[in-house]
Amino acid sequence: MTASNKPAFNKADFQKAAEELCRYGRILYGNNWSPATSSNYSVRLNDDVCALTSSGKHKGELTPEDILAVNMQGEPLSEGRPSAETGLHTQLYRRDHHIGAVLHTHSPTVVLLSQIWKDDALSMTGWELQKAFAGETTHEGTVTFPIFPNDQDIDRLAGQVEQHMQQHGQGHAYLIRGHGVYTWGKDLAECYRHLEAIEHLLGYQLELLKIRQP
Ligand SMILES: CSC[C@@H](O)[C@@H](O)C(=O)COP(=O)(O)O
Ligand SMILES: [Zn+2]
Repeated sequence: MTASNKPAFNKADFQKAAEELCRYGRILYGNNWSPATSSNYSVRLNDDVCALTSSGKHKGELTPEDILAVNMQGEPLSEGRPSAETGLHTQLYRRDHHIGAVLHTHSPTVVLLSQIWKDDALSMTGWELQKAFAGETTHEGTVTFPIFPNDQDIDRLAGQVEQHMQQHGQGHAYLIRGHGVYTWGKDLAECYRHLEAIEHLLGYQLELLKIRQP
């Protein structure tokens, strides 16, 4: 089933984005952040269309045929089954036209920490690597990652994320408990930098929990 609302997009842009998503898939799988077909990745093509991974693909072995164009309502513009979590990508693209790429991954650090962290947000202050996030200029600031309960109803989860962002600001990333992380950036390079920073910052936090264990 393809979309009734079929906005146009540039085919060369799509091809370039598809190849880049495959390249990042190999990197993210190689980092052990996208095991067992988990994760989904996307790039904005224009106001109305993004390129996004198909559902259920091995992320270390993506080919451009595994990438679909979808409209910002999450409907595919060609044959194929888009990611089951498409709605979490399009929620971000709809709310902020500066967002050019979204990465969702399932690394052990993110999944473990999100599972054991009791609060519904994780804030970090005093770490130089906070400056890896666009717009953060000092370790003296605070970066906060909300943690949402996992939910198989993606429309409902996307609604909760949107509501939270309207009340508390967009931030740089959010966690889904026992599941993974979503982060975004103006392009894939910036988005990947954010993801690397999250991995390291959350890794510090996980180590601190071990050290401080009574
Ligand atoms: C293989 S378990 C992970 C999935 O349930 C999901 O969370 C995920 O990240 C990938 O879903 P997908 O539909 O392939 O984009
Ligand atoms: Zn997932």
